[in-house]
Amino acid sequence: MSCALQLKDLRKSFGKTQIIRGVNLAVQPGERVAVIGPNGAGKSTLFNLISGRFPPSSGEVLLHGARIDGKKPYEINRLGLSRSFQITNIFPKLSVFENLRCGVLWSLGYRYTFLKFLAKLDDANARAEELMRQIHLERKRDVLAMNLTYAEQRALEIGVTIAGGANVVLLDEPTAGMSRSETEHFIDLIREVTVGKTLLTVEHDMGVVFGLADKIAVVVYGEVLAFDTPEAVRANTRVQEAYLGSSVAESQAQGH
Ligand SMILES: Nc1ncnc2c1ncn2[C@@H]1O[C@H](COP(=O)(O)OP(=O)(O)OP(=O)(O)O)[C@@H](O)[C@H]1O
Repeated sequence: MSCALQLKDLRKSFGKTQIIRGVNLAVQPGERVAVIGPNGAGKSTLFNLISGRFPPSSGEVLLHGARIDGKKPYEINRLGLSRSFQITNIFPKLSVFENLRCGVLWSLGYRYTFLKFLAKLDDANARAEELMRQIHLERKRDVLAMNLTYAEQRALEIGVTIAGGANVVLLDEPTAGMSRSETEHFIDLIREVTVGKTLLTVEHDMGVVFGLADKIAVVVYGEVLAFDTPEAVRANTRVQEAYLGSSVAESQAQGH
């Protein structure tokens, strides 16, 4: 069976600076992977390369064994890889239900004529209702997105991200800005809505990382320093040194 997602010697330079420096990663179907690393290590850039926002300078990205590097984000999305952003990507003046239905309809694509599109509306409505239950927002069905709490908005964003039925989902700091109790609740939600899917998440909160991930990829200076189970990563001395190094550097920069 092919990997859900595979990166082969992936590299990216901005100008003369190499930011991603030969990343290899093989993610199995159904695995939940947290990508961690110090600020500026290249985690978001890696997500941008996978989701097609930037083309790699060299190397390959394979989705279920087929090359996707060089494709446009919407093409990659239609092939089953969906990404949510740190920046909320929901429509503030549409209701919860309308946002979800937009996500579903958009994923149906432009290959349908208008009449076929209309015929699909019933399916889209049913799918939007189902998504709403999954993200536990049925009681907020007709509330405008802008009037939801922050945590509810992030739940809606995940609903929109998975609306098209993607089986590989990339979440960029899904719990950023949440309280501890909201975060715990949210980990359960992410777990529920990604059952059977492959998940990659960039995360700074170690509680989330260890609560959610089957495997952790540690990215330092554009390279994968370790890719292993949470227990093995926690015990890895190279990882401990890299983090210790960066925290010492940070405290020196702050003059401590
Ligand atoms: N479009 C770009 N042009 C030039 N440099 C960029 C670009 N995008 C990112 N970089 C640089 O690449 C490096 C890695 O950035 P990236 O955002 O991928 O790191 P990160 O690990 O996600 O950091 P953080 O945890 O702070 O979000 C940084 O030095 C950043 O300034």
